[in-house]
Amino acid sequence: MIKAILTDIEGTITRISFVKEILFPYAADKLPDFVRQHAHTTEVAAQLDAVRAELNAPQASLDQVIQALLSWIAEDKKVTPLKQLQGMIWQHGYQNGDFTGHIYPDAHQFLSAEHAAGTALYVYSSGSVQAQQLLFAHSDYGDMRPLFSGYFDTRVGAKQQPEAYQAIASQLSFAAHEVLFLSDVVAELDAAKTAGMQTLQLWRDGQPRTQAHPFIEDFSQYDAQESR
Ligand SMILES: CSCCC(=O)C(=O)COP(=O)(O)O
Ligand SMILES: [Mg+2]
Repeated sequence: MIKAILTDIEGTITRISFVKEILFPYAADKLPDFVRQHAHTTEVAAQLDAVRAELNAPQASLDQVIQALLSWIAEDKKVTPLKQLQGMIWQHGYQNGDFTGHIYPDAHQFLSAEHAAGTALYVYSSGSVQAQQLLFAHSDYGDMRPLFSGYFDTRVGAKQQPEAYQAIASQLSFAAHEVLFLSDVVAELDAAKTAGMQTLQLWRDGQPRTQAHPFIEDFSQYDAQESR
């Protein structure tokens, strides 16, 4: 029986092109000025130090740090300080109304129905918790944050490592086997399954498919009766 759902964002409930063609270019465009203007603040300075640690270059200049961050965006590297900085940068975009958070219509309907049925909903994304909350606060369907009971990002671990899912399960008041993890990425589903969670792959956005996990093409195919 499923008591809680842990969902990925990009490729699962949100279109990949929204992240790759809107959010990432916006962050790349604004990042150099944002970092230079905020480098002295505690919050940003901590992330810049984390970038230097990741580069194993404690003396790296601000320009070198910025170049590293831009190349990580281009390569879609899920490096925690980059993801934290992106969240801070996207805040301005959402608040200015430059974009709203894309949510598939079937995902909005599914999440609303599961919440109404009493299933606890959690999010686990490589995007920072701040970025997740911004997307839901400024979603195409208005503020969706009341649907969610908690948020996890790469600070709990990488999404392809079973230990991350074990850490999440230990923070929830549910056994791992009572949690259903939703994702479009096979390696993430494999890791969640190893940690004892139930899994369901979303087959959309042209992502590689497997039959090693149950799958649906969109949430209209989700069988709520079977899981309750
Ligand atoms: C929280 S919206 C931005 C998503 C993001 O930055 C990202 O890297 C997507 O990762 P996900 O784990 O949601 O596939
Ligand atoms: Mg995904």
